[in-house]
Amino acid sequence: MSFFKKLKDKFILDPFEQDLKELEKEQAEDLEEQHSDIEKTETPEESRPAETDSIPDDQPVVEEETGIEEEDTEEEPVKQLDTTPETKEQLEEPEAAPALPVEDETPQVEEPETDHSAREKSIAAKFRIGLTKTRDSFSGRINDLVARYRTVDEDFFEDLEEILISADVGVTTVMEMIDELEMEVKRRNIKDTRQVREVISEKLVEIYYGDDDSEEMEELNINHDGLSIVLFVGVNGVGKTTTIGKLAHQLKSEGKNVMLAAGDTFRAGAIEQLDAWGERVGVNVVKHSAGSDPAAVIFDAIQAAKSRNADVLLCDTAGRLQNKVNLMNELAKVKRVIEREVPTAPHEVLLVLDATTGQNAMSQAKTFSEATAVSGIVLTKLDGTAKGGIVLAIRNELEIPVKLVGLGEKVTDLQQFDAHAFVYGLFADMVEAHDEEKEQ
Ligand SMILES: Nc1nc2c(ncn2[C@@H]2O[C@H](COP(=O)(O)OP(=O)(O)OP(=O)(O)O)[C@@H](O)[C@H]2O)c(=O)[nH]1
Repeated sequence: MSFFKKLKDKFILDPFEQDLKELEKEQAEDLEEQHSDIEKTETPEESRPAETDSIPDDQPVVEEETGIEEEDTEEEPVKQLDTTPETKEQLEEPEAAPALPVEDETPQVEEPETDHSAREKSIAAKFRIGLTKTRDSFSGRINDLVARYRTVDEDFFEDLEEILISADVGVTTVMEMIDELEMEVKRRNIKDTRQVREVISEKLVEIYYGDDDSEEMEELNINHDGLSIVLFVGVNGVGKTTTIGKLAHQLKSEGKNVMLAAGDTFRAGAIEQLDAWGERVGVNVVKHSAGSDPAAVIFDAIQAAKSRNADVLLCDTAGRLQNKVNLMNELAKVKRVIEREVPTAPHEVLLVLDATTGQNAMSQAKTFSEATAVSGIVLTKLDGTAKGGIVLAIRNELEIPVKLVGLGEKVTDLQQFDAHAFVYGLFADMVEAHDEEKEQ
């Protein structure tokens, strides 16, 4: 079976599914409207429950317990935690029962598969929409190239190389890709340039996964018993806070008890921004006053998360790249505190990068990887760039998996990365136009 056919079967909805999808979309929009109506009717006092210091009295004092060398003990940190159940949450979900999977006694074989397939298709649809800019530019240029060269030759590969480089795939990755393509085209005895498009899409997936055949690597390491701690790092403005908010929403809707830690105490407004997200998605935020020690915030957040049996704690941090030494010291200190409090943590250190910054994102990735062990990348604003090829450069040149991608500004626009769905997003028009009858 050809690769495009595989993608088509996996990701494209048949007309019946399409109707169902439309219906679901309408229902979701209705819900969103109701939600914004609720937001509009709330007064600030109503929407913001009284802040209380929920850290139990018997809890160790932060400064003593964090073992932090450079104390600023003069000022008592303002420890705030929203302990009152979220008013909005109660309004939206009066029964607020976590959506934990209920064991069904009757074994069901077909249904989970259908659910899984529908889920895959809806994820692919998001990639398709989110990658519109890249697809228009990338596959548009490939189509022009194919029209210009009817038969495969050296010049064809040279021009293809240029297209890949300008899509931010990265020079090293492009070289590797072109070598592989040339070999594959020879091996399959392909002469017609139209057939090369499919080989390109196949190779993009292969290059992404590399020798590591496990396509599970994009999954976040948070699905185990006990508290999972995820540390977010990255420079300001890349979409860190938005990503934390979106992920909190996603995890909460999966039935997880999520908390946030406002560890970016450096930038004015960062705490309020995270707090607003906490309120929006209905999760608690642990915060101190601006300028206080981030390690102390994270320490308090871990204690609060433990005492409330939280499943996941998402920790924001400041991203001062200007001074690498400070950045390293700060991150090292935060990590020390986490490791001491939960020896298996942090379960993920996610570096957030803005896809629209292209090669600059690559240099940020290098700097942060030197400062701390980054376990995965969150690539935001993929919808805002025509150069989505950066995904491959990051994976291939830095050997860090892209775990999540931001495909838009909506709370639901954060997706777990999937190289097949990504490639489908790049070649959707060709995949959809793929004709099995003509398949040889
Ligand atoms: N189009 C698009 N916009 C995004 C995406 N992710 C984040 N943004 C926008 O990017 C802008 C910056 O996001 P923030 O979350 O404030 O960035 P930040 O990294 O937290 O910034 P600091 O708080 O300064 O560290 C906001 O306007 C977000 O709505 C995405 O995937 N797509």
